Amino acid sequence: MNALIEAVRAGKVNEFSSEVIKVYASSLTQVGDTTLLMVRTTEGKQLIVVGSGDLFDQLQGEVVEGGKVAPLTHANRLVINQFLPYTAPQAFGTQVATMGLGDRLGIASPGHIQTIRGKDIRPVLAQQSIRELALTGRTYEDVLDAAAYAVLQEGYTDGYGADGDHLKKEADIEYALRLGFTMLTLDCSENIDNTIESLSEAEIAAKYEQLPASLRNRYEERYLQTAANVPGATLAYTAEALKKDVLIYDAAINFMEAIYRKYIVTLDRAVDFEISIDETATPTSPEAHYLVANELRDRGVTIFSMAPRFCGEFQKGIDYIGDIAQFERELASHAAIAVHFEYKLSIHSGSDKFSVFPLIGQYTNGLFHIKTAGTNWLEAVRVVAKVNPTLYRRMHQYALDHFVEATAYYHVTTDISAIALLSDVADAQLPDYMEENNARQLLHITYGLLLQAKNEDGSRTFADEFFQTLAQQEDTFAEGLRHHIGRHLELLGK
Ligand SMILES: O=C(O)[C@@H](O)[C@H](O)[C@H](O)C(=O)CO
Repeated sequence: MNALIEAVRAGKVNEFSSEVIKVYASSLTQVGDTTLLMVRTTEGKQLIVVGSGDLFDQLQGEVVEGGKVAPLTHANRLVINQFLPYTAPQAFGTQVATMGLGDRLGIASPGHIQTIRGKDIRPVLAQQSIRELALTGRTYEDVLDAAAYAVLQEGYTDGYGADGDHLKKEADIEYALRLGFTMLTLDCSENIDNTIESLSEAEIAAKYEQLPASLRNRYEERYLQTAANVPGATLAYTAEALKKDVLIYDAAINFMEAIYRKYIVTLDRAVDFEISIDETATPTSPEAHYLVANELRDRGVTIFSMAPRFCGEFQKGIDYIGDIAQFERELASHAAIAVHFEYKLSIHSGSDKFSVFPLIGQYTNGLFHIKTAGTNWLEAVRVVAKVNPTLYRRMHQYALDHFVEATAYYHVTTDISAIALLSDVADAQLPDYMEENNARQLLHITYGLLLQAKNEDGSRTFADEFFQTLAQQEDTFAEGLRHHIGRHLELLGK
């Protein structure tokens, strides 16, 4: 370590590698007789490896005088996981607050670690949905590699999670679990029957009567003849509401149980199992939340967290839309139900919900899971708007031209006509777009189209210049995340 430290201090680390642009001092790590240090060179981030021993031998890289230069490859990440367990993801369980910090770019986690380090909450750094992978062209291997190298770079040893988010298909569940993901968010939206909401009371009754008598009797006995007793929750079942909830959620509950028995119970390691019923047209009433939770417990299904679809709108990248008084009333019951069944309430589309963060921190007693992703992408876009106006203008215009296409993936109520005309905005004011809801949603939901856009010659329309800009502005991006995600945590009471 001394030789390496001396070389770093003397600015002679170039002896180990091509032109070194930046040294990540927090990454300096000793494992036996091997010393690691992450640097950024003209070829990007690399590991300087000096010394000897199994870790030195197993890391693949170019042997140079005095050591080895190892690229941040998937194979090297697996070796590092083996020798430095804190660089592999872990499950957290229900007794600590956790925050999903979805990083669609693979470069945000260092800023996330700098933000969350030392706080009473743990990061799920490797959180991506299959939808995000499809839109960005990344893999779950990429997601885990980026998170693990960020942990090494920042010397963060408090632990992080990896969430296979919004998984609907068994093949995707198997994929995430095979790679070692430590959180599984089961998206039940395709098993929830939203059509029930549009039926009349008579149509609901007739449909309900078609269910097996044994099933109807069981539900009626458990929810009409037995009072739900959850301290802090206001629950009032009516026969009509019960019939509707049974028709909406019964198939989804069977799906939850089936996946739990096939994939969670059989694991030889801890996995945080989250139930997501948030991405549906039907808001989750507290009574419906209780019904789902009670059925799961009755069937022996243990969960880490539940994500209901709250009243109002939790849209992407903007603050809560709706009646905050009603939200508070229902949140009190949702939180009480989660406490009663010993899991955490999960807040999806948690980005930028500043007006309700204090309520969430209050009613969950600071024990929650909250998910963000798009807002981290928008902080990167903000950096581009600040330092590369030409690129921002090209991206903004492309987003406008392809917005309708992007609405197939996300529910938003964006008013494109309310967005200031690009030609009317001076370069210095371009970052202001990130303060305006409609512009935020425009750039938010078009991330995949922007990152995967190609020119006629096959070159990437924006991505290469985008990532080059962010690499040059690494500290600006990290500072933007510290500020923006820091505001999230502060209002959540962390
Ligand atoms: O965009 C996605 O698919 C995810 O980021 C998803 O929205 C996630 O579950 C979330 O709620 C992030 O705020």
